[in-house]
Amino acid sequence: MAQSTLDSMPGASTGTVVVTEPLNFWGGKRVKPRQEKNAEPVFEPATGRVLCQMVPCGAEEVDEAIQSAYAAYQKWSKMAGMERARVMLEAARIIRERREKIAKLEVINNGKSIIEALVDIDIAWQSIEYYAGLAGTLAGQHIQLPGGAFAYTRREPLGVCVGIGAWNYPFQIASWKSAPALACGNAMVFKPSPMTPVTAVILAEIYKEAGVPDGLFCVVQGGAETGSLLCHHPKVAKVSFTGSVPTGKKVMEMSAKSVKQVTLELGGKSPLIIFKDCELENAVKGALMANFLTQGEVCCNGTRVFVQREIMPQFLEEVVKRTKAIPVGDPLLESTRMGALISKPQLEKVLGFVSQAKKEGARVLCGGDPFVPSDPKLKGGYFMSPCVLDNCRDDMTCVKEEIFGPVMSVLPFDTEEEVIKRANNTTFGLASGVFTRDISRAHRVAASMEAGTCFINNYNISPIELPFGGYKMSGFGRENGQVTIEYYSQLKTVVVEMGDVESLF
Ligand SMILES: NC(=O)C1=CN([C@@H]2O[C@H](COP(=O)(O)OP(=O)(O)OC[C@H]3O[C@@H](n4cnc5c(N)ncnc54)[C@H](O)[C@@H]3O)[C@@H](O)[C@H]2O)C=CC1
Ligand SMILES: C[N+](C)(C)CCCC(=O)O
Repeated sequence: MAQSTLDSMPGASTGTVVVTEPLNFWGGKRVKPRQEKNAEPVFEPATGRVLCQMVPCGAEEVDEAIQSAYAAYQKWSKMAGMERARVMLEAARIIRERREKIAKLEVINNGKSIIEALVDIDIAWQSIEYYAGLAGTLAGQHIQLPGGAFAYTRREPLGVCVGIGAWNYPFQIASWKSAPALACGNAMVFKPSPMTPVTAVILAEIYKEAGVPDGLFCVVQGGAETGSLLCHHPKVAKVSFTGSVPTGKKVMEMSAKSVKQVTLELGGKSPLIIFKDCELENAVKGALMANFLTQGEVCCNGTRVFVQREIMPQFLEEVVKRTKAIPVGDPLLESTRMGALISKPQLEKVLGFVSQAKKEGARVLCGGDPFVPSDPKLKGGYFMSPCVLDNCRDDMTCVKEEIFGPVMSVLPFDTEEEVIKRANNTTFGLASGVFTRDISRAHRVAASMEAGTCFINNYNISPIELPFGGYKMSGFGRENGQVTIEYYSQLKTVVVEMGDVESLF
């Protein structure tokens, strides 16, 4: 296959797709890179084959995209919320109609299983549909003042917002950021991760087809340099970032120079606490959901699994049995439940965490090795077997650092008081979870978690209606839910005098 338009996707299989079309988008169309220098190969994780070239945008291209977004913002922000809603609902409908093709392309670029990618695409259109619903509800307040004077507030957009994405949920992150931004009347320039450049531009085409003004959602390709051009640009009002803590800090620092608003969705090392009175089978399923989605490359994963000592043997037996049974392999097969990690360096990094854990005294109960599927086309893929580590202590590297791979660390505990302290003993605070049948305990533990989300008797479900974001070094600001409107809009107070001015001078 020479080209990978969405139309050629239905027949696509692992190892066949090459993307040659330009991956930038502004002014209402795909834009070719100005020069091919600094092009980086993008790999198909399942095969290790080159999928396309990512050519980073330079200062002039970034400026062109931002100017085009600004022009679109001038039109879009003057439309009524209900008018914007109609366009957004059409975009959501188109995504829903093309979900299989988009999911396939996402799999080929990211390596996750098709079964998960389909869910990601569904969450993406749901996000656009949800914020379309809110667009018409944006309103201010009317406040009476003495002597017939009054004031009112207007909820206004910020202007051109920048979205910077990670590689684990490429299309979904682009949607989670653009949907609330657009609903509020902003424009967005989005930079995907240089490792997953191919699906954001599909979203841009769909918005265009749905009827947004040209330039409203732009895509610029690139890595750190392009990202920093975006964060420094004077016409940008806000940066919403998803990625690692060190890069998040840099984004905040750069944005501070021109006092841009910032939303940071950063990493985590979330605790999942399993009490002995839990429904064990559900707790085991929850632990798997908390650790093995998208090859473990999920920011809110519950990677520190605290299990009450009395049920540790049963828990381990069951969790290991099920982990060993996870079908790893061709991510485009419906039967596959774990695909390939994003890159060779990421695979090596994760395997390095497993060897370090062994050195520090952890016991590998299963997995943690490179995995070579029998299918010859997958020989160069970045696969590993999902891993469960036992004998872990709080001071081990595998328990303290975000691994971003399929590695679960299991830790015993005795009392509720003890486990709460240990669970919170981290600089991260993205998510947490608790399995118990005692409802008082469940809510007590949820209230004590220093984390932006606490799942009770489940893990890693993400309905779009629910605010998502971090405490502590996992970031601030929220995505999803009604509250995100506040992060993409600003309030103007208009004060109206009806009488004479009482001047002190
Ligand atoms: N918690 C999370 O959601 C994520 C965590 N990670 C962790 O971070 C590690 C490194 O992965 P990366 O993809 O390199 O993460 P990263 O945080 O460096 O990259 C995220 C995004 O930021 C951009 N970026 C990088 N440097 C920038 C800068 N100076 N200014 C503006 N934008 C910049 C990247 O191009 C990418 O689009 C992974 O191994 C993983 O452990 C990675 C992705 C997501
Ligand atoms: C969809 N969900 C909850 C599994 C993960 C979303 C957060 C992320 O970008 O890692």
